[in-house]
Amino acid sequence: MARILIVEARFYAHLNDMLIAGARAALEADGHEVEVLTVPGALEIPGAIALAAESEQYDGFVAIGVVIRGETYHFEIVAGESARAIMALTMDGIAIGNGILTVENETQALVRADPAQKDKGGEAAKAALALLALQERFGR
Ligand SMILES: Nc1c(NC[C@H](O)[C@H](O)[C@H](O)CO)[nH]c(=O)[nH]c1=O
Ligand SMILES: CC(=O)[C@@H](O)COP(=O)(O)O
Repeated sequence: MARILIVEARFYAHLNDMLIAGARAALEADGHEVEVLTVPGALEIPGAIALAAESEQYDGFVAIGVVIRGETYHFEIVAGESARAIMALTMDGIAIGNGILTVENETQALVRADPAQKDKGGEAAKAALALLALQERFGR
């Protein structure tokens, strides 16, 4: 049993609820313990994961959020920098599944968030578990 922290950026609550439901279902089906931590936006997710990882209370993390393109360059910053920082933490050996959607519109987000359709929350949870299994295999 692993202790998994879902870190969610609650920017679009209805979409997050679907992503979290998918992630939670995948983790609990495998017998893992799940907690949820909420931050304001996707840019806050990597910092929150870094702090939580330092506490050594969790074995792995699932990043959940939705970034929908607006009118300005802000989309590129939020989508790109959150992914870049999550990847940096992953390369430091932290098991993270990235379930932050980066989409053009809400229709695209709905299909990907829905556990009965693309289930990107569940997919991210399984990615975190896959990295944890690799840590065990390679002795980290
Ligand atoms: N536009 C979106 C944001 N923007 C907010 C940033 O993530 C951040 O909270 C702010 O810049 C303060 O540091 N966040 C999302 O998760 N989704 C968006 O579409
Ligand atoms: C992430 C975004 O692009 C968006 O939420 C911000 O919108 P805008 O570029 O229209 O300010």
